[in-house]
Amino acid sequence: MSNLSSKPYQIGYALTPKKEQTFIVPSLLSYASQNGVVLTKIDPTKPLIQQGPFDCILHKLYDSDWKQSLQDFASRNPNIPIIASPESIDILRNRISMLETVSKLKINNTGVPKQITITEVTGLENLKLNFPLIAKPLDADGSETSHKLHLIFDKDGLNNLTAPFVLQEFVNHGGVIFKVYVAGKYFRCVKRKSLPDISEENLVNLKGSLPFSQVSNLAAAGGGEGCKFEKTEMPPESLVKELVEGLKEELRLNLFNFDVIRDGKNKENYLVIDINYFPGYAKMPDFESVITDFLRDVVHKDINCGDN
Ligand SMILES: Nc1ncnc2c1ncn2[C@@H]1O[C@H](COP(=O)(O)OP(=O)(O)OP(=O)(O)O)[C@@H](O)[C@H]1O
Ligand SMILES: O=P(O)(O)O[C@H]1[C@H](OP(=O)(O)O)[C@@H](OP(=O)(O)O)[C@@H](O)[C@@H](O)[C@@H]1OP(=O)(O)O
Ligand SMILES: [Mg+2]
Ligand SMILES: [Mg+2]
Repeated sequence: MSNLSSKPYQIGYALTPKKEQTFIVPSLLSYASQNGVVLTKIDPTKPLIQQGPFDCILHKLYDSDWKQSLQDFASRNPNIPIIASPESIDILRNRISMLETVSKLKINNTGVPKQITITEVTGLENLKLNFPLIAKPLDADGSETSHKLHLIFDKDGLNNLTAPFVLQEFVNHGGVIFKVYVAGKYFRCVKRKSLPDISEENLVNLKGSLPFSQVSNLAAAGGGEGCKFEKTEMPPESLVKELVEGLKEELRLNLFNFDVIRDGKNKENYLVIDINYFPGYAKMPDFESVITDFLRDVVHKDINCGDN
């Protein structure tokens, strides 16, 4: 349904240059404007209350000046939805609080890998975790370093890591990861290439650590591996739906994705390993209509955006 007969909805967006480049693309701008939604850039260095008027704010910025500007705007405009509240986003900026939300849900056949926080690099002798491990920076703040992870094969591999970080057990999962994109009422699960399994025989030959980043942005490999990728079954729709509904409510977020792997040792079990606020939607099929419908739902108050 279009609102072309009435005034278009004005959506103000405040994003990093990288996010703007990948998300505010011509195909989105034209689809949205044809359907009564206009996306306008906010200047985050100027007070938000002096810009607009807006029917909705969409943002992925974290600095304190911006948060203050948002708060001033929200107190003067309590009925204008803000996607999303900084409090909700902050839960996903720490890799421990991020996955605690999944544990709280207590959904059958779902969980998270065993993990602990390391704040100091001394005294790492008696870890109650099994190798191989993955070290992930504690802050998932979108910086390049926040995506720099290490596979750790043995005790020596724990040297030279920068605290604070999270040590998480590496779980064999057949080299395929499922990414579930959520945008309000909509969700979609897609397959991506992941790290390959590490067998116990191979682990004996692997020493120290191995840095890596953004594996799942690689295309699926061709040949034998590609074939296995194609044949990998998707997780049960009912399980994905339960996770989506549970996480939306627990996080009070509408715009996020999460990564799920199928435990190679217990194939009934699916583990959530990562949740991202406002991820790379442009990689999703039909992203222009999904995002436009979502923004219209937000302005219509057909979906709830936290306190606003
Ligand atoms: N516990 C684990 N067991 C097995 N593989 C894992 C585990 N944790 C992460 N991985 C692999 O490492 C990749 C990156 O991990 P993760 O998703 O936590 O990092 P990220 O930098 O937050 O990624 P994103 O780009 O999705 O934000 C995953 O896509 C998966 O391939
Ligand atoms: O575009 P952005 O800068 O927001 O990058 C996001 C990236 O999207 P991109 O792949 O289009 O870059 C996302 O990839 P998918 O999960 O969707 O594959 C994911 O890695 C987010 O964690 C990133 O957000 P960040 O954690 O860095 O803030
Ligand atoms: Mg991830
Ligand atoms: Mg992430």
